[in-house]
Amino acid sequence: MTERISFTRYLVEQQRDHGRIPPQLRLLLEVVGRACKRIALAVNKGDLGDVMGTAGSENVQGEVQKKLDIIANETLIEANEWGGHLAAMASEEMEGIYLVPNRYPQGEYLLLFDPLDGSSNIDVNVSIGTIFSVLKKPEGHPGVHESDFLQPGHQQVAAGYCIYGPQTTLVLTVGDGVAMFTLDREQGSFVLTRENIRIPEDTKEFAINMSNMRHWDAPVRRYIDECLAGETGPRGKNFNMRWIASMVADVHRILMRGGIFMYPWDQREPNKPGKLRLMYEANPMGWLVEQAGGAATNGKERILDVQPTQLHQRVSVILGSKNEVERVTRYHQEP
Ligand SMILES: O=P(O)(O)OC[C@H]1O[C@](O)(COP(=O)(O)O)[C@@H](O)[C@@H]1O
Ligand SMILES: [Mg+2]
Ligand SMILES: [Mg+2]
Repeated sequence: MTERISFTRYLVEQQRDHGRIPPQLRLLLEVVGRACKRIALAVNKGDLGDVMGTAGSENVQGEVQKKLDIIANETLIEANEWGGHLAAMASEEMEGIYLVPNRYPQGEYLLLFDPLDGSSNIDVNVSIGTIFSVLKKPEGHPGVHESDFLQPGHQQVAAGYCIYGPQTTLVLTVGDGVAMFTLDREQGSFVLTRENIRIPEDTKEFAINMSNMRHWDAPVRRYIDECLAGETGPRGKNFNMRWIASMVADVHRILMRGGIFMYPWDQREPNKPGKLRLMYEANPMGWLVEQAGGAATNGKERILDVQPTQLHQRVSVILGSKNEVERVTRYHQEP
């Protein structure tokens, strides 16, 4: 029988044997993993628990909050404020940053998260997830300010997500490839099930919300038109389409078998760069995809190089199989 490596042991080995992560970061990631297990339990209760439906409130971005958005947010805050060894947190569901109270151990890391991604899928029993990103607090001043969070994605020290689907799977990078852990419910622990995940450079599968087609910009329309033209078109091959409407689930599929995911700028809200959030969605997913050999851009530049100016900043997202992402990015640069 092959040896089972738990998430905790994997992290200990990354710290002790490979020196890849400092002890505080290891503890932080363990706590995030524990919080995800608790969120998974809440998700699984469905109609048997008080977890479905809307909460009757709106988040800072004016979106209706689901009960699970709030439960997941509180679970991550509670777990990390006393056990996470961090300085502060920021969440898609909270307007400002959350400082770890003085009575709890203080640390040097900043944790950012989309506590529940794919909210529209909660009530219909389709895969949803938690996305997280870890940054180091800049040195040189006491306390933590919102501006400390405004670091480009290439400065992340860890990133990952947990998908609550047919299996509950935690996916992590600390900058040395992508590892995947499946939750063993009988043991109550995440077990390492895949390492060094690689995204094929080419693909015949795209993911985009086609209902927005009439609002897209010319380069995105050109790319999708060419895919739709199939074998007899300029690409000379047939493409398949998938759109789960949970970024975690769409990105998970791409990590497993390749593909391209796009949520581009469109004319519905021309003043917003895109729908997805740079700090909680695009940066962690962009880094995971790059670490698996894929690419992630906003059509103009690498997502990880975008300099954030606001915590809740939006961004256009094109990520996945390298050659396809490069093609769409090139279309944005051609006249
Ligand atoms: O419903 P749309 O416009 O297709 O948007 C789907 C996208 O919105 C999101 O659900 C946004 O995430 P939240 O659920 O965290 O707000 C993404 O996960 C997904 O890719
Ligand atoms: Mg989301
Ligand atoms: Mg969310």
